[in-house]
Amino acid sequence: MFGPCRGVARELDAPLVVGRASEGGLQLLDEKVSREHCVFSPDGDGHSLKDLGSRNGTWLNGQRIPAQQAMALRPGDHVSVGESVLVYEPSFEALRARDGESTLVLTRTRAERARSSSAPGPDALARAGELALRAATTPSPDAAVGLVFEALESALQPSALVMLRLGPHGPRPRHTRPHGAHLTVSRELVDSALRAGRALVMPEPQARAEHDAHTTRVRRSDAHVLCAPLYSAGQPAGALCILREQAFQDEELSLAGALALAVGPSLCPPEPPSTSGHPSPVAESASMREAMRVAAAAAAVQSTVLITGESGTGKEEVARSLHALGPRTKGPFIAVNCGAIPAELAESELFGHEKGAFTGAQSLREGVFEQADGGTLFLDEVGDLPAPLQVKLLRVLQDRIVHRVGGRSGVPVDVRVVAATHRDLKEAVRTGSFREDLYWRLNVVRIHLAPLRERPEDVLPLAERFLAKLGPQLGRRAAGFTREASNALRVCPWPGNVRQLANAIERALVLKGPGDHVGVDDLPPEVASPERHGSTEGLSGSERLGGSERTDGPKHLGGPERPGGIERPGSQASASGTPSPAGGVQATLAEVLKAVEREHIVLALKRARGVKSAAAEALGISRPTLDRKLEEYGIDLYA
Ligand SMILES: Nc1ncnc2c1ncn2[C@@H]1O[C@H](COP(=O)(O)OP(=O)(O)OP(=O)(O)O)[C@@H](O)[C@H]1O
Repeated sequence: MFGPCRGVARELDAPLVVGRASEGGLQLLDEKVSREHCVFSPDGDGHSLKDLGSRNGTWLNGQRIPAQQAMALRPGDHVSVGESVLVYEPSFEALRARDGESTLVLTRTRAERARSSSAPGPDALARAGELALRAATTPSPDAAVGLVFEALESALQPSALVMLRLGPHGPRPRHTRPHGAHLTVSRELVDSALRAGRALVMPEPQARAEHDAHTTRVRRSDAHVLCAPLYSAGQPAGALCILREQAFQDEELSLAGALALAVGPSLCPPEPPSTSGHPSPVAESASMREAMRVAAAAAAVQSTVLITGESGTGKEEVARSLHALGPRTKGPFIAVNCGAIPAELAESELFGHEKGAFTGAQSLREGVFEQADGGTLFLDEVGDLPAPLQVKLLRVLQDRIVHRVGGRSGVPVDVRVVAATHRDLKEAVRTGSFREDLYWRLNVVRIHLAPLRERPEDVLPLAERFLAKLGPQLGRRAAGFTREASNALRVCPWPGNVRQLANAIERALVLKGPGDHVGVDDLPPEVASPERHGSTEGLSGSERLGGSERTDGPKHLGGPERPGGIERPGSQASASGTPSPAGGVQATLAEVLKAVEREHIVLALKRARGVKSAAAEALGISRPTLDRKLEEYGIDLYA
């Protein structure tokens, strides 16, 4: 349907009156529509349309139909009513394939859909009301969601529930029940419900993936989704989506709508604002939100924090945000990678040295503790610190006094220490490579970051964050991801965690074809088709399948087989994988080499902590060449 009610869905299992005052039918709030304008009715095997004496007429395929006369409808017919156009298409799938999701679905009710539920009994309603009241008054959003889900289960017997929260990049799932359930919910339905300010329903076929060693089979089932919008502080804030096999009754629609209205502010309290220029880390998953909750609490105090997690999970990102959220935000944030400093320089790097302390120490040098005075010191890979320095670090943490190499007296420092490691420090303590007393001194507040594969809810929001951040830096903007690309991002197990995802998006932007969106072919091969790179381990079925996959029968994950390597949209590769024309491949290869070179430069700069001459030396190129390359690749030294 096009017009003011785009995306609204109603089934034609009974006569459907369309009009300005037709609250029980399809209400079109449009001046050009009469109070009771026309009616769609089941008629034999199909449906008919009758104009009810409207002022501006009902138009079928461009012709005004006579009043009060039933006109048989055929698939594909267009009905114009005021500013709206309704497309009659009995096949839901055909409709989606043709018009996407911005269409009113007028389906003939199938036998199994006709089973509508019985209205909730008085006991169930009373229980739901009591739970909703508790949810509306509980201060904890997570507890409120639990109570709301219970209320909805008691009143509506759903097969799955999801709570969406509206973020800068649209609605995102926050909680699902059963945990990890994978639902297909039309974005258009959610947008329409938020626009209309009331609950709406839509038939929404669901897909479920079953995997064996080599193939993925997708099973489909018919279902209905009820979407009730959530508001907080008068603003759209999210939605509750309720999935059920049976159709919803009007009372159920009103009940869910009213409940959502009552609990919106408890479920969606305003997000804490970012207190500095550093944007808060993406945290859509429950585990990441918990990590950020602890970080925000720890930010207010001085206690040492230990952040653990695999490489690339965002330990430094969280440390920066901890610094930004606390009272030291105006002080420096100094990051040092203990594993990357040569052993002979480590002591001077951390604690500084006096002039003449050793050969080559021509002047006094402050160590990172002194540099971080009044701010935060991030000790990355603290598990790699050589044993003698562990003792010295322990002393500084205890006394807050730094002894420079060759110095006679100590220098007091006011530093909050955040340490991080990807190693199992407890195991290191057990094997004797890490001091137990230091372990306990660091492990005052502990934040563990789960690997990205265990928090799939974060993947797309992160990908969108990187797209928005890197696009302008690279001068290659993209409006978003195609559905296939989103699915590929969601199912990838990301062994290199968030860093690998950031690199994949950067590469995709560099290689992107002319379209508006990043496509699956723009992604690295190991992301676009992980099964061909042996990296689908560790994912649950629901995580592997994109929410909108609708294909029946056995199927290889990642779509049809395509030749390995990089293929851009528009570059023609034959079925045998022989690219044509060859020049296209060469051009692509050159781009890849450039992307790799860029990555090397960025890495060298990172290692040299932004010191250009050191980076140029490490890369074996001159300073002017490095400057030229920085400009050519649009690398921002301070980004
Ligand atoms: N939650 C997040 N939101 C936004 N960006 C993130 C998030 N997590 C990680 N990143 C980005 O991913 C990249 C890698 O993160 P980071 O350097 O913090 O990981 P790390 O765990 O400290 O890695 P390592 O152990 O290798 O030092 C960085 O560019 C960082 O900004």
